[in-house]
Amino acid sequence: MEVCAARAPGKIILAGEHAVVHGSAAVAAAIDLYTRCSLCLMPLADDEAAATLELDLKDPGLTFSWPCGRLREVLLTDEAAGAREARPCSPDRLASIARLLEEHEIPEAKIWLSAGLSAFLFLYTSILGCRPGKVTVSSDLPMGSGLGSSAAFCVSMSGVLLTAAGVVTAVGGISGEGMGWELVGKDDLELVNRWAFQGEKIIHGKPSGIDNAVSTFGSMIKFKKGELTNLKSSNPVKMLITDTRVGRNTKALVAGVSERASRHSDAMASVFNAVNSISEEVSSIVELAANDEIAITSKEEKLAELMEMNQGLLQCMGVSHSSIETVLRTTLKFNLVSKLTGAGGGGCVLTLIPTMLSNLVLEKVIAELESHSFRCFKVEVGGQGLQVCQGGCSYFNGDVV
Ligand SMILES: Nc1ncnc2c1ncn2[C@@H]1O[C@H](COP(=O)(O)OP(=O)(O)OP(=O)(O)O)[C@@H](O)[C@H]1O
Ligand SMILES: C[C@@](O)(CCO)CC(=O)[O-]
Ligand SMILES: [Mg+2]
Repeated sequence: MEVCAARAPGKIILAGEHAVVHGSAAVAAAIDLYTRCSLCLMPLADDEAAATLELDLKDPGLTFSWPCGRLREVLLTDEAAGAREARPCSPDRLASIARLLEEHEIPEAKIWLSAGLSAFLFLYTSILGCRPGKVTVSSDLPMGSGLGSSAAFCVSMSGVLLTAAGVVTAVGGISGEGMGWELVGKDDLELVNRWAFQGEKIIHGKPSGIDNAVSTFGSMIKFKKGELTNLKSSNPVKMLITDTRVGRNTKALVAGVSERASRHSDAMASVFNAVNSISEEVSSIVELAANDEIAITSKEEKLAELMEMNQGLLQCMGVSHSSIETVLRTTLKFNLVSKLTGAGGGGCVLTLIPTMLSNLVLEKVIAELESHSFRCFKVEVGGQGLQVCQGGCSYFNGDVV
């Protein structure tokens, strides 16, 4: 039994969501909340008929299993066609995957999972063929809330599958972590990122690629038209994240903005253009601050103003929500600025926490937000991207320890 594992972080978007799908710049950073995937590759059984592919999703608390023979029959494939090149999922293959999913009873209340399941079946069978195995997924991220859970799912899944295929290798440990997690070299990260993007396409429809890029490479990045610039940030900004717990779906929100853009093309082009300028300014402030060319309070004031402007433009795009407005009003009472992060429509909101804000005030803000039944997270911004654990990692009850 071969065991390996991977973990990939969620993200926040400081500026530019939605507009980035239409070619504007955006700024995003990894956060220290992870999705972990572990994989046990089973030996090819003597009893062919008993071989299965199992998926254990810890967060929704559901397990799925497919006989390998059935996968071969429906997908008309056995061998993986080569993991070194990421390929898109063809409409025919997506239709075959949908047939495999119809054979499972997914509870109506959890039907949103089917997009993630399709991405899983596509990535697994494309990278490893129809080999028997057991994949376990667990996550710190709220699903469907704007913190990039779909990207962390696709990146950690691609990472573990490519490691098992022997295509991606670990390059060394992470100091102080002691958990067996290791970093991955640049070329391998590029390959993981390309596969994860194909998975995101199944979940999102038309992703810009920013979420999988920041989850793969970590750190803080500027992203524009598929081009990624690493932002050096010596003094990472402090953000409070509030999950409104209002469920939404990125694919539908992205499609809604595109429809508005086709109805009002000139007006929306101006909105996207304004967002582009905001993101460019945010990225240069982050870099100036890293070079100590700007005082921290002045940096925070500028960022707060830009976040406020970006939120106004996201309202113009039609992706705010009454729960988001409640967070904005609540934090404004404490003179704090907030904006939605990710696709909006509910989900998570970012609040900039100035360095000078006392812990006492911060705790009051959190208490007031939580009195609305929202859930707050204090996160570290700008950390590592994908990490893998290859042999030597112990596997216990589905968790890598
Ligand atoms: N841990 C997980 N287990 C199973 N499926 C998951 C997991 N994480 C994400 N998914 C899949 O991703 C979908 C959520 O993706 P979606 O893009 O709508 O939200 P998000 O990625 O959390 O937010 P955003 O795209 O705005 O950052 C879920 O409905 C599910 O299909
Ligand atoms: C809404 C969006 O801009 C960010 C979602 O985190 C979609 C995308 O860029 O793929
Ligand atoms: Mg997503």
